[in-house]
Amino acid sequence: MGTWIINGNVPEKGQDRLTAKHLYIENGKIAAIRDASEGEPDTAGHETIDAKGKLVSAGFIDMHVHLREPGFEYKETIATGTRSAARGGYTVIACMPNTRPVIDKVETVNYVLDKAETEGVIRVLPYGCITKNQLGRELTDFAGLKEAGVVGFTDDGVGVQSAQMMKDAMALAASMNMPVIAHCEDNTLVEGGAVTEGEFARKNGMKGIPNESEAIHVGRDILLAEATGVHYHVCHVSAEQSVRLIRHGKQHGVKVTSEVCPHHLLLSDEDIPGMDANWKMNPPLRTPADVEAVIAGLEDGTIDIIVTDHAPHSEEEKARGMQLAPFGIVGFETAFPLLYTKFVRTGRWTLEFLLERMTSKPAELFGLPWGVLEEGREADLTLIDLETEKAVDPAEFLSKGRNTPFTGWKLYGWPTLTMVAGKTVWSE
Ligand SMILES: NC(=O)N[C@@H](CC(=O)O)C(=O)O
Ligand SMILES: [Zn+2]
Ligand SMILES: [Zn+2]
Repeated sequence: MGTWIINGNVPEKGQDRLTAKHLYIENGKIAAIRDASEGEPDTAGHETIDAKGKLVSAGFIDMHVHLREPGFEYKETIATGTRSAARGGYTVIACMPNTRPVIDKVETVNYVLDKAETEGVIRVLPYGCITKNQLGRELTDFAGLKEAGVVGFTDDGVGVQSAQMMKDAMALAASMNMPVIAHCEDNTLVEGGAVTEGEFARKNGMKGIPNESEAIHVGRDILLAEATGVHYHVCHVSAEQSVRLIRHGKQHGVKVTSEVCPHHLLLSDEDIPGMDANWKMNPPLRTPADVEAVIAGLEDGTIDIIVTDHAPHSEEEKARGMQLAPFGIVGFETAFPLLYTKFVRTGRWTLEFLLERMTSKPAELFGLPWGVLEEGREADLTLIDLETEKAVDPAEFLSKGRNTPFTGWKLYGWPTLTMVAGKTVWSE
């Protein structure tokens, strides 16, 4: 017995249109894709899912997320985080190692992989730390961590302050064909800032976080990536200068790739309504000119993929106010509806452009076997209602985190069912 997903709308490669198709799924794989114009399939004896009027896409892949386990289970767990991701249409997520303990040892990688297997509902790929305890002093056991199954090395949450440490990390990672993923932030330029240097900080008499704190690391690391030959991936690009430096690096043949988050594509510091920490994340919301620059960077290929940087925090933590609350906002359950509504429905991007940056491009960048809807592939997919408008309501989130600046936004493009390896892991 298999599963038929009938009459769903499937994107046609290279064409900005959807075609009604039937998908047959067997043994966790897409066994057949047929044009609906050829008629109804014989579904007798099979499970049938009616996808009429829904988009059928490869499951989304998010290469930058925080699941908080081990150590911060009050913010999120692998159980709740993967369910939240599934509700957002994600089937593969790569989790950051800034847990407690941090993921800098084989046993912690094993812990996360075991939990994901037993309590998670989608695929979880852990990253390992670059430095022990993320302190920037000593490299972790890259070979051991790779063997245990990490997909790359990163100290996300903090920047690697020492150029020599970063160069050593890159040389070692390059020798084992592994990527280095960088949270770019020079601590000497940040010092106590909660928001960007810009209108909001000026108006409120606050110290701002300058763009250079990010871009200085981007520039430094591109030179180090050139010297070492590593695949260097820049996290959550937010500043115009960073986009410029990555573009330059790519033009010069450096193996640099990068990602951007929905909030940096959609919000600037001038949208912050007041001292509400649901608008506080790292990097901070930048100026309108930076927003235009990251959009242009994504559009010209300087920025390769879209990630959420899903960063749940508790209500109590976010209630501490703009200055004291931790950085970060949740992202899984709003990412696609936000981008679909604000960039595709408005006619600025094609649906294919958006889907590629959330599916096949991340897969390609990190050498993953998912992210494409075709016969023979594992049946990781999501069904999406493109036509029903609904407001963002954090009370509905499956994440423990409710920390979003998008409450009340009226959006289209809500996932209705998510499947991993042929098994429905979430449905409306
Ligand atoms: N992005 C954030 O604002 N916060 C992240 C850390 C990070 O991604 O740097 C977190 O772990 O909360
Ligand atoms: Zn980060
Ligand atoms: Zn992060």
